[in-house]
Amino acid sequence: MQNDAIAEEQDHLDRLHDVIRSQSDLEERRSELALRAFDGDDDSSFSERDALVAHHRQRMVELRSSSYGLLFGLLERETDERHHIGRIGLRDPESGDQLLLDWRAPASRPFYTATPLRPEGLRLRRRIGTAGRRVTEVHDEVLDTTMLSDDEPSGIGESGALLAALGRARTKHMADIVDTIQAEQDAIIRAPLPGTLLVQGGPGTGKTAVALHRAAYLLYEHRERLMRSVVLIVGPNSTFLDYISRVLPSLGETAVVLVTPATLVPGLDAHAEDSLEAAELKGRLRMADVVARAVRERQVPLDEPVTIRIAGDGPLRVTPGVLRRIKAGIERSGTPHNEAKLRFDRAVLTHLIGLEAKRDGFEPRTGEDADERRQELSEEPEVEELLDTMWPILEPAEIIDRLFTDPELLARVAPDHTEEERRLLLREPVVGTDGAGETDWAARLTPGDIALVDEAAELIGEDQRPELERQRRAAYERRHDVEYARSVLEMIGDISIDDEAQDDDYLRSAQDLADRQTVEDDRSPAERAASDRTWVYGHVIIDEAQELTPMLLRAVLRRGPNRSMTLVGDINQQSTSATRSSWQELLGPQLPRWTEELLTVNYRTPEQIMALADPVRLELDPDSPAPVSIRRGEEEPVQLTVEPAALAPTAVRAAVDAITAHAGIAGVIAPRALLAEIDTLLADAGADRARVWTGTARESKGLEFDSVVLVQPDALGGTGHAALSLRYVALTRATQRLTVVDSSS
Ligand SMILES: Nc1ncnc2c1ncn2[C@@H]1O[C@H](COP(=O)(O)OP(=O)(O)OP(=O)(O)O)[C@@H](O)[C@H]1O
Repeated sequence: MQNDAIAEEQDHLDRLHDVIRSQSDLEERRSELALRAFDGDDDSSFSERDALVAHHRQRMVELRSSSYGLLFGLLERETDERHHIGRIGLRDPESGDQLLLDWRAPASRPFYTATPLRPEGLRLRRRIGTAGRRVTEVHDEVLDTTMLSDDEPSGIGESGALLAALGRARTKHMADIVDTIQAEQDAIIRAPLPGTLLVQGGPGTGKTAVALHRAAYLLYEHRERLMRSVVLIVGPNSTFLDYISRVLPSLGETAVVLVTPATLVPGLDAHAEDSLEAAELKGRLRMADVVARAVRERQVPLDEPVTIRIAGDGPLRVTPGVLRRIKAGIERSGTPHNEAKLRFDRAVLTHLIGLEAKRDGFEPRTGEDADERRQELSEEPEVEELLDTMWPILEPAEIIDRLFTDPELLARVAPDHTEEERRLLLREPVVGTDGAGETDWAARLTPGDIALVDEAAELIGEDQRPELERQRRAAYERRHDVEYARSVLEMIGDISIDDEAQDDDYLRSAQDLADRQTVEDDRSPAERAASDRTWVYGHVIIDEAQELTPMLLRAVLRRGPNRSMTLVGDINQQSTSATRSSWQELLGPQLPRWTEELLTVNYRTPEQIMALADPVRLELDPDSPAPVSIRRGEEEPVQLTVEPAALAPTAVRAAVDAITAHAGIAGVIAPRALLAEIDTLLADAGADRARVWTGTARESKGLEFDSVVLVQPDALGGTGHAALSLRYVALTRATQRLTVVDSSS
């Protein structure tokens, strides 16, 4: 019976793979054809062509990336219909029959949510296990209980498939869970797009998994909109992003941008570290006023008369009154500083033309004549230098660096901070004391600075000149390309240029040819979003949301002004030094409304390990619900007490033993001070570093390992609530076994 079912599903899987192969080849041919067969003659045809090519390529990638674990379920409905469920939707190219339903399609939903009590029109649910292209097992779950004989249990298979997935050895990358999504998770994944959804859940309850599958679901359900506007995912650090990086591509989704607090502003990647106290102070909302004052200080006061002398001509004198009037006009219009640069320059140049005319006794130039003169004047080095002195383009990151390296500036713009707070905010080296170059600011930036850089950038605006220059150059290159194409066409004698009509044709052909050679902005929406600080995303997902500082939340909210967002986190795993004990306290001041969902089952950590972590949870918040472990582990946690000098050697031995005796990966979580010694000892022991991760408790956030070796749980960093929370995080990273190594002192 089981064998018949396996053979039946194997036939279906073979058929699916045949269809995938022929369909993906077809999509590849279609995208090539779309590229070649284009015969339009205007810009809109080009963008249509690009959209078509992108569509075929996307489908090809989706098809090719879905072949692993393609098929995993079958629904048999009371209506006798049978539907196979898998990673993507597939139809028979000839008959049009639905061969496979996408797991995200509404009709697939009962696969995740039906129960014998609420069968949702299902008679039977089959879970299909595969290894590569081979069907290895099937589990049938009868939902119409009248079909069961007395000794036949219902519900076989479901927990089996889930437990098998949970018991599997881990790799360095998170895997998707499409085949075993649980009902409480499914409800969150398929929640509507608009509005803000907050998911609170204890350790291992699948918050990250759910957030990523929600991204995939939303990209499926609202494809048109979100492929264009892109989904933003904010994670706590780059190790975490690397850990989750395979999930969405494995689901065929690419219209996402992943950032951390350190990389939120395009072009920056903050590597320096703040003390916990400095990070906390930088995260407070009142820093917005400090940044605004720092920006204002940099907008140079224009109170000196300026004299410009252009080679060979008499001097031109610009009075402070004129400059003040220009500045006031710009301020009235509300244009941010950097964006107003072009306007300021133009106004000063126009004034100079007027002064020239007066000096030389001519009528002031107008129209194109004036444009030409403005261009000439702006190219004069003295004029250029003066314009840049009077209205410099400001660099937001440099302003923030200066704020924390110049004590006098900080005192001026942060008068409401105490002296102690200012001392905590200042970093070494202080400007002028060690001769550090001002351009070293990039190396001194911390993740906590980045939200402030974003704040400054928002006030200063973007420098429009590079984009104008790009457009100017593109126009120039295009003119050049048309000329070149014209000469090519003439050479090959394609077109004669005897009369005007033919000349038109000729020019159009040349333009076509040139257009085919010119690479326009052919970046995907995700690539464009990733390089544009002001991009408005269609949906924003924040993982480890409990770590948001108010300033970071403010910066992220700018990227999702429509508030279509999913925040997932655990308030008990908050390790900032400012303990905001509730979501209301953390989000309330900036987010008026959200819907909250709770995840209650811990899929990662076995019961015995959770029992060890539970006293820490109670200490953090006795009212928080304890996540229920879905399974008991095979091994009890081990606790070792050793002399301080033996901490690192003992931990290394435990890690090496774990990877020798068991499959999967081990994580050594230790105080920072011990990590160098642990890494050296691991190297001495010849440990396979691809299978042993080492890091601090903070760095282990969001990660998991088959075996965890936790060193000195009381000294993992932070004080008070933050220290407790880090211990809670570290204790809950293991999927199978935990060894705690502590010192006797
Ligand atoms: N329905 C499921 N089927 C299979 N595996 C699951 C399921 N839900 C969660 N898991 C697995 O459980 C583990 C924990 O999930 P995840 O990392 O998403 O939890 P989390 O709530 O983000 O944890 P933490 O807050 O502790 O970092 C992962 O290995 C994930 O793949």
